[in-house]
Amino acid sequence: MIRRCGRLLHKTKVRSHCPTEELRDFGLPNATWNKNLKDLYNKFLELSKNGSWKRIPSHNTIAHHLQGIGKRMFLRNLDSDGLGFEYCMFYNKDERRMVCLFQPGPYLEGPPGYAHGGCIATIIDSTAGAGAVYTCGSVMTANLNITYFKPVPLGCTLFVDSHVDKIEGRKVYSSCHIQSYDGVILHAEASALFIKANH
Ligand SMILES: CCCCCCCCCCCCCCCC(=O)SCCNC(=O)CCNC(=O)[C@H](O)C(C)(C)COP(=O)(O)OP(=O)(O)OC[C@H]1O[C@@H](n2cnc3c(N)ncnc32)[C@H](O)[C@@H]1OP(=O)(O)O
Repeated sequence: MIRRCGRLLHKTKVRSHCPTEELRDFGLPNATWNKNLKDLYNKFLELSKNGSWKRIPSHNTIAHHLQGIGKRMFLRNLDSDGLGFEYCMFYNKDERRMVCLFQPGPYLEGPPGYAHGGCIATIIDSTAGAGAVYTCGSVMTANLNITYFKPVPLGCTLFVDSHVDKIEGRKVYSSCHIQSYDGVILHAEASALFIKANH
């Protein structure tokens, strides 16, 4: 255990939340990204050149996204790259689509060699939730339904594709599919209801 920023932390596992910590964008490639993840990332960077898609920066605290609030983010809480949620997101405003390129690391294991269903739910919630945020502003998840079709091998590259289908008052209905990077395997599909902040 080490003490950093006044908190006790496990030396290798937990990312500290420290206001003075250098602002890092975790949605950029690092050495742990496999070839398929890099290829997909480059494809979406190319699509972003005409402005239709936009890469979404990813920090390890909400405070880095929105000044002054928030602690440490669940998806960015490990010290080492590649062990947990390795991902980046791209948003298409016209299509109301948020996609996430996701590589589940070894600490997300559920069944031996495969990702835990809860981490699949997390990446769906985060992708569709971020899509709802970028489309409508602040939201909370009210409902999330997932059908798991095929187990997700750890270390593979996944294409998470979410879409805001309908907005009714404060209710934002979204759908989401998780496929293999090449679109051959449909691993899971989901529908979600987000509720816009009441202010
Ligand atoms: C520029 C920015 C950069 C930022 C860049 C960072 C990106 C960052 C990405 C973040 C991505 C987040 C993704 C994770 C998001 C979580 O993880 S959120 C955490 C998990 N969710 C929760 O904890 C929510 C707990 N529940 C609640 O707090 C409240 O129930 C809710 C959801 C806020 C709703 O409460 P409320 O505001 O009092 O709303 P209420 O009046 O009850 O209902 C409003 C309407 O919704 C309906 N409704 C409410 N709940 C339900 C339900 N479960 N089923 C069906 N209908 C419902 C009601 O019937 C009502 O309908 P109408 O009468 O209007 O027709």
